Formats: sequence, C-alpha cells, structure tokens
Amino acid sequence: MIAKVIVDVAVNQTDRMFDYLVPPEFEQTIVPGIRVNVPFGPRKVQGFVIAIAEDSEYDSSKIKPLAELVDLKPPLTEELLALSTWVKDNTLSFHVTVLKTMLPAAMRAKYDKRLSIHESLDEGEVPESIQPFFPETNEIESWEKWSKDASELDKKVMMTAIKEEVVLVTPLVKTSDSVKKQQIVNLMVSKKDLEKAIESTPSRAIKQVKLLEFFISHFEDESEYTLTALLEKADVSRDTVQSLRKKNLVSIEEKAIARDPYEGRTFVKSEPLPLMEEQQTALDPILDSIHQENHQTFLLRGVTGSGKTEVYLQAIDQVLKKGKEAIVLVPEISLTPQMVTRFKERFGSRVAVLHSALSKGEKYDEWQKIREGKVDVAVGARSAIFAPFEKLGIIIIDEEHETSYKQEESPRYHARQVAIKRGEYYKAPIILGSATPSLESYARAKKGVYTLLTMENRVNHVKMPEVSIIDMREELRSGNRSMFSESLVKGISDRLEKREQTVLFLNRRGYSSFIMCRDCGYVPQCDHCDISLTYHRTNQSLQCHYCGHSETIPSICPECQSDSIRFFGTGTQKVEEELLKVFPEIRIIRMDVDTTRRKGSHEKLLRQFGEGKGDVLLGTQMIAKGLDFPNITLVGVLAADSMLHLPDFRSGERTFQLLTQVSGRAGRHLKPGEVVVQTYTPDHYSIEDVKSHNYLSFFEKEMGIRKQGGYPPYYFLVIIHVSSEQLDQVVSVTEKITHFLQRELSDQTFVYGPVASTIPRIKDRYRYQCMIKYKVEPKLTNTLQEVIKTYQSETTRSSLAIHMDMNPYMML
Ligand SMILES: Nc1ncnc2c1ncn2[C@@H]1O[C@H](COP(=O)(O)OP(=O)(O)OP(=O)(O)O)[C@@H](O)[C@H]1O
Ligand SMILES: [Zn+2]
Ligand SMILES: [Zn+2]
Repeated sequence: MIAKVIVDVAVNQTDRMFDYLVPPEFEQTIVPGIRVNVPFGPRKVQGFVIAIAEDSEYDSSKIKPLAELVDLKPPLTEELLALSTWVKDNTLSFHVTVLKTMLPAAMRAKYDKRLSIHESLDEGEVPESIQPFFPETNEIESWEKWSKDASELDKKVMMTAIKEEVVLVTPLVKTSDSVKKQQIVNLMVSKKDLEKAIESTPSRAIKQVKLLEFFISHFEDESEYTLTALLEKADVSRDTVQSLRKKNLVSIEEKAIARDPYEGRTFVKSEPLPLMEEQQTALDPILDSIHQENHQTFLLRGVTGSGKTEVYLQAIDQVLKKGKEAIVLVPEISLTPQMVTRFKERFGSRVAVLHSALSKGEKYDEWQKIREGKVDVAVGARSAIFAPFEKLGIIIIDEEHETSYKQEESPRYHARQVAIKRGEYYKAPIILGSATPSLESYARAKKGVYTLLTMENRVNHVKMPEVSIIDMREELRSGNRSMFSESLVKGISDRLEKREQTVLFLNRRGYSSFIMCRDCGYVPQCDHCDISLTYHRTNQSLQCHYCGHSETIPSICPECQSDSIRFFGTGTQKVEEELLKVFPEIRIIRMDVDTTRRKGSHEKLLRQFGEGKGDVLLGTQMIAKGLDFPNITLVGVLAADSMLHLPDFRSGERTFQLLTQVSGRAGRHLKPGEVVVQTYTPDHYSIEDVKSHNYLSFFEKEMGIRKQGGYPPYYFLVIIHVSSEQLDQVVSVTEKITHFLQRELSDQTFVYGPVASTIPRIKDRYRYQCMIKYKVEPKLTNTLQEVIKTYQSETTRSSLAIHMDMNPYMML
C-alpha cells in the first residue's frame, strides 16, 4: 500500500506528491486527510496524505516507509482536500501552504531535535567538556529549548561533539494541538483515615498536616479539586500534595478540558422577530434555495439598519431544522462583539466562534467542536470559511465588500470565491450581504450571475440620517482653524444637552502621524524601507510600520539643526485633547489600537458606551461597523477624504463604503439621526452620494470610471511582485518576466511594467512589479506557472522572491 503525501516543505521543488510505503500496522487506519510524519532527506517532516494507492509508479525498492501517523481521525475532510487543490491552482500557491491554512495554527508542525550521548560510550568515556550538558540523563529532549539558554561557546562545544558523533541527533516533529489539560486531585480515603494519617505524620511536616486538616474540615463539601484551586485554597505547595499521593491518600490525574472563551457569560435566548415586508421578500427565495437544495449566490443589498442580520438568523434557523450546518463570516469579528452576542442568543451553545483575539488553544478547541459535530454554526473572520463541517447548508458573508476577506499572504485566496466553491459542492445557498456591495459583486448581480435581493428601508421605516457635508476650506476662510467645524461643535453641544450620544470617526487609513521639521520640511524615514516613520505617543518613539524598526524622537532636526521638529497629523489622542478644550466636561470613550490592545478591552469599552457612560465614542476604522446603539443620534466624520488620494483604483469605492457604514450608526431606532461629514473635497461623487444615500448613483459613476481606466470589474488583474536585496537583479528579472508575458499572452491582454512598487523598498529589499489586465486569458495559469518554474533555482539560491497576486486588493 502506498500513501501519496504532500510534505511540509514549501518550495517549488517539493510542491508535488511523494510516495511512501504504508507499514502493515497502519494499513487499517490510514485514510486521506490524515497527517503523517515521514523521512525526507536527512530529516523527518510532517505531511498530509492526499490519496492511497495500491502501487507506485516509482521503483518500489527506493520508496521509504512512512514513520508514523499523527492523527487517528483525519482533520481534513474529503471535500476540504479537494478544495485545497482548487485553492492552490487558483492562487498559484504551494499545496502544503493551503493545507496548513485550513487548519488552526495550533496544529501546525513544529520541528525540533533530541540529543543523546552515543550508547556505546561508557560513563567514563564521555568527554568532560560535554558532561555538564547532560547532568542527569543521557538525553536532551529539546535542542530548541536547550540552545535558547546556552552560550555561544556551549553551542560550539556541542556542535563539535555532534560532528565527532559523540552526541547523536534525532529529528523530531511535534504538534501542539494537545487539548488543555487540568490536574485533578481526588481524595481516596475516608475522614477517619485522614485523621489517622495526621497522627502518623511527624509534626515537623507542618504543611502535610495543614493539608490533611484542610481535607477534613472540607470533607463534606468536596472530594475532588483542580490542583491549582487546591494549592490556593489550602495554601500549600505541589510537593505537599505529591507526598500525600505517595501515601495513597489522594490521586492526581490529568483530564482534558475544553476551553470556552465565553465562559461565565450568559446569553438570554432570543426568539425570531416577526419580519418586515422587505425582509420577508428577501428571505423567501433564500428559503426556497435551502429547501430545494439548489446552490445559488444571493447578493443582499440592504441599507444600514434594514435588518439584514435578522434575515441571516432566520435563514440559518431553517438550515439547522434540516439538520445542516451554517458558516457566518464577519469582518474581524473581535471588533463586533454585538454580532457574536446576537448569534449566541439565538442559537446558544451550538455556536462556535473563531476569531483572531482567541488564543491558539481556544481557537483549536472551537475548531475541534466543529470537526466533532458538537456545534452547527460557526461565526468567524476570514479563515472560518474553512470550518470543517460535512453537512453545510448555508454560508453567509456579512459586509461582503470588506477587503479583509482577501488574504494578503500566501495562499492569497478570497473568502467569497471559496464560499461559492463550497456552496456548489453542498448544493447550498451563499448570501453576500452589505449596504454597500463591492462593485464586482453588484455588477455580477446585475448580470444575473448572483440573485439580487434588495432592502431599501430601515426596520420600522426609521428615516435614514440627515447628512451634511462641511467644506473645511470654507471653515478656514471664515477663520475657524480648529479641527471641528461650527456645525459639528453645535451638534455635539446639542447632544450633550439632550443627553444623547455622539460617534466621532477619524479616518486614519492613508493618514499617519509623523514628525516633520517646520523649518526645512525634513521627515524622518526608515533606514530599511522607503517610507516615513510613524510617531507613537505612548512610548515617545518613531516606528516603521513595515519592518518594526524603532528609534527615538530627534529633538533637533538632523538636516538643518532647527529645534522646531514636531509631531504632525491627527491621531485620536490629539482629537481627544482638542475636544476637551472645547467641552471640558465631556466624557470621551476612545477606541484605537492603544486602548484596545488588551484582550476584552474592546468589548468593555463598547459596553460602557452602551450603558451611557460616555457622551462621545471616538475612534478609527474599528467603530465603523456593526454598532447598534439606540441613543446615538450624531455621527461626525473628521477628514472624510483622507484616503481618497491613495494610489489605488478602489479608493473612491472604499471612501463611499466607509462613510456610508459610519453614517449608518446614527438614528437607527426611535430618535432621528444626523451626520456631519468634514472634507476638503466636498464635490467628489463618492462623498456627495453618501449625502443622498444613493448607492445606485455611486455604482453607475464608479463603473464609468472603471470602464475608462480598464479596471475590475471590466478587467481582471494580476500583479507580479518581485523583490530582492539586489536592485539590479530585481530590475532585470522584472523586465524579463514582463517581456515573457507580453510574448506569451494573447493580444487582447495587456501587460504593464516593469515599475518600482509604491513603496520601493521594505526591510532592505527592493520591490518592483508588473501588472496583467485581461478579460479572457486561457493561457494565464500555465504561463504564470512557467514563470515560477523558470526562476525556481534563482529564488532558492539568492534573495530573489516572486509573488503572484491574482485579483489583488492591495495595490501598494
Ligand atoms: N423584523 C424586525 N422587527 C423589529 N426589529 C427588527 C426587525 N429586524 C431587525 N430589527 C432590529 O433592527 C435593528 C437593525 O437591524 P440590523 O442590525 O440587523 O441591521 P443591518 O441591516 O444588519 O444593519 P447594518 O448594515 O447597519 O449593520 C436591530 O436592532 C434589530 O434587532
Ligand atoms: Zn530642519
Ligand atoms: Zn522599516
């Protein structure tokens, strides 16, 4: 029997299946999807069994047997295995990279080595130099751990011993997907026996007596303790408990426990709401698709506050009633605790939550619940699209326009594409929901590729908020130099009087805080990247957001020696200070990377705001979505146009989407809402159409511009990124690739380049790129694979790296 294995070595030369002999003892248990450890060259690596075959086409005497099975039950289902091949082909990634992406991080293999003194050596023969390394046993279990603490000299001595084969090295493959274990202490004897034990314990063993007395006085309450709780309650040490165990008075055993990140939280069960007419009209075709088991992709465009979530909940309810399962994707879920709560309240403990704020172990446990069929709804960020369900009945992608659904590292997949592929397999509907659908999706819906569902009104016909656009140039002309317009100040003071709440949104993308010399204009740059350093107030430093390089703030300009070198730009802290100058009494809850770094702080701040403990919620991107608080009646947007000028053809679309989302936080319930948008470009259509809440008008104008520029959705794009430490290498390789593509691809396809990337150097690596624009290009995948093959050995030997991004979202 032969296992066809993809090994965990992500380079071109190994990106294919390798054959391994299955030893007889594994023949019964081995199935595709299981992980195995296999010998690979001099090493041992982990691998994924993709298929089982009777024979190999290779010389069987040269095929090595696999070493061991890592799993009993395959973590990857048959469907996911097939999907992995599809993802690899469509993103031009290594197969193993895709397989690993599908599993929680805790299941990724770790490689280590065990060191042992050669058996043939007697104790007297062990060289003195290495004796101190092996104080008790003849083995060092983990090279990694040992070498971390060892000095350079120690390591040299050890290496020599290894070379002389005095010390042997055994490669190890480990996974850390062990469940969390707890030590449980059980009382093994009666109260009488405990009393007897005290008598026979010598009085100097004070601690033992203390612990025995503790057990006696609590005998009626409990007979089982977790070790940690016992140590704390009885105030004794581990050794003390161990000595009682040696006397067989207690037992200590390990028990696996599942971590529940929502432990201690209670969720009140919520019932389905009677639907509004528009909601019902949207839901009906989805229910049909569920019942008839025909796969369809729906695009649900519903204005902010139209009750999209309730539609999702009721669709899922039907899916569960049919005994099937649901995946719900939300952007960066940790950022919308309100959303999680709504799912937990409706479906209770049948919901698993997968998001980035969980620890590795917590994520593994949630994943395991899905794999074992203990839950049937998974709510999570992008990677939850790979939730290992086997009876999928629906996939929902909320805020489908969000660019975070595209992974920006290999494999560069888009969750929307993966969702549709899985939906086809399970004959299940996909719902893409948004108030501001991506241009790609809406264009597809208009062409009938997706089924369009529309909800134009808010629940209970609540009015859309009144939006005023404030021209900040006018403000300046009339003498207002502050960062708040007159209307905004008036609006806020109004809310303070009425005890209503305000959300202040600072659009910071494409807008960073930096240091500049006011005399000569000097801006400190990173030494390793061609980009200015960002000012961090908390530790008074300058940091590079690309490589992490950090330096102190200069007090004198290194260029002109002037001392007017200052902080520039508008951070949330700066806004807070300025706001306090205008309203000294105002209670501000600030939400940004600094105040939300600690786990749970995000949720806590939102809860406080919901309880009315703040007049203003001030924040960046993270407050734009999902907030649903009835008392918010004013939304202020500072610097609405700050990302309009990024070198990205989607900047208009992103501006419109973001402004619509933020505006949507105002007046969602009984009280009417108002929005004040401050801008320097009030006439730009992506700002004007926010005022009229007119998605369709925006769509038409933006489509016109895309058509003219030859951008998606009219054309597909591929960007090829080339980087290297050698500038001449980057330039010549990018040039050759560009020419090759121009020669190979069809005449209707355009190839642009080579050009330097927008950030021409990151971490001392020079960056160039070329771009392909095409409508239909059957030769695309093959040609790109050919490029990868051509540079295979050059990328292995030198610092050259080539990345292909199909349908890119990051134009930098
Ligand atoms: N049929 C209904 N009857 C009464 N209230 C409803 C109904 N449907 C939804 N709601 C309530 O209306 C509010 C807005 O709904 P929801 O948050 O689902 O809107 P949304 O379309 O997802 O908005 P956004 O895109 O702005 O996040 C919520 O408080 C929700 O509980
Ligand atoms: Zn200067
Ligand atoms: Zn840098």
